[in-house]
Amino acid sequence: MKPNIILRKNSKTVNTTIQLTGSKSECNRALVIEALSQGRVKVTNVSDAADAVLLAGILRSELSEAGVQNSEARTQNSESESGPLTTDNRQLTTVNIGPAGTAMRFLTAYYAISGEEVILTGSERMKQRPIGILVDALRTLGANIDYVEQDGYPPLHIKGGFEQKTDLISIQGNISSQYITALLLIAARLPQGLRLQIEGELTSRPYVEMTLSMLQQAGIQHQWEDNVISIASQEFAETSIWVEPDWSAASYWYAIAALSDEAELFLPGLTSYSLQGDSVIGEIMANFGITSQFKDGGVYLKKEPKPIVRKIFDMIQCPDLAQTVVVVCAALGHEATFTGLETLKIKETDRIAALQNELGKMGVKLIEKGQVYKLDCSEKFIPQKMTIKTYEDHRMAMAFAPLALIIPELEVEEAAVVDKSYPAFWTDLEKAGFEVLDV
Ligand SMILES: O=C(O)C1=C[C@@H](OP(=O)(O)O)[C@@H](O)[C@H](O)C1
Ligand SMILES: C=C(OP(=O)(O)O)C(=O)O
Repeated sequence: MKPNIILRKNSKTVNTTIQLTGSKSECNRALVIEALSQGRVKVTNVSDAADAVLLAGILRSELSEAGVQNSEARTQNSESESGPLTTDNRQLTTVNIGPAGTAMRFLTAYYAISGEEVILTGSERMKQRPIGILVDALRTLGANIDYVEQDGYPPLHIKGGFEQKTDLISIQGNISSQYITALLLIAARLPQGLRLQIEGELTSRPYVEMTLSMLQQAGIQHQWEDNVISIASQEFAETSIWVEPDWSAASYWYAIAALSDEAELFLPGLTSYSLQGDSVIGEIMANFGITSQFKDGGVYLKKEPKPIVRKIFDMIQCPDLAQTVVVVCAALGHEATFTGLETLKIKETDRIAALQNELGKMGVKLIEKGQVYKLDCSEKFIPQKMTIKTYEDHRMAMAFAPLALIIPELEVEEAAVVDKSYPAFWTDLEKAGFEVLDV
């Protein structure tokens, strides 16, 4: 991991154009669709997000024999390596997806039907991120999957030999929408298609809608009636999918605008009719005086003086924006209430605990009251210097970075975490007039 960095920003004015990389979420889907369509669907504007680059390496090597040898994430277990082997000592391919949760879930479904036998593993944190709901669903469909270490968690031993046993499965909707997307992505390739019945509340719903829209772009039709999504067995169309710039990454620029005195930013390529639910950041940040004007093929952000009135923010549809919005509220001393934060505990880190620890360094508390979280800024202070721990979570680094506009010296630990979704983040900050110093 790269060293820490120190951020400083002398003036509270920001005026620049930032070209954001492609959406990690859209790109991950597009790559799986490309692989499942055996190249009939092509992906353009592949994201620079490390998670997407890793997934592209794995899946595109599936498409090209020569590429298999080149992919860093795919390794053959040799006798000298300590990875798990089959009982009859056959060599197994190990696919290591590092910290990429979405990719882990999508590849589980992909390999479950691919006929290949693989060990699918990830970072130490990945081994604590639950996957049992998806594995149960895939087993019900007819997949052969074993747990290598702990039941319900990666690594997985996916054994091939898929034979579809049913087309109807039920799945719990409130833990992660990624399980649902993973199943929808493979549905058209199942001999009997899929009827997926979502039980209970559906978290992160816009991500499921994004999946269905992208499948539709790739020629795959679906029906969504009540809580059942149906996709018949069908062929992908010959087409291409363009990955939009990343709205979750844009959220950090909205936060920067919100904490500035004067801000005029242009983010090319972003549209108001995006497939990404995180485009709701424009609406959220309007509460903090940030206007979004869509023209010239992008969005212009502008800061206008405005009293903040909204007190409750529900993040259930856009969990990746939670840290951005919580930190902005804390910085502005706006004692908002947050709902829909339940899933944050199983992401790259326990994001609730991470927020509580780091906000505590400026006297702000995020108090849990059942399903509701309340910011208490009564003891808030602005330190001369603050050091942010990032907990191997890109969004901790990026959500706290805007605080450099109000804290004279902000140190961010393990700054390279941002690579996961937005590798150019620090150089983009420099472009916007932040001093970014390696420590
Ligand atoms: O499908 C996706 O691309 C994602 C879904 C969300 O996860 P959950 O559905 O687990 O909330 C989100 O947090 C993640 O960053 C990306
Ligand atoms: C939760 C995230 O990613 P993933 O689940 O893909 O690791 C994220 O990018 O905030």
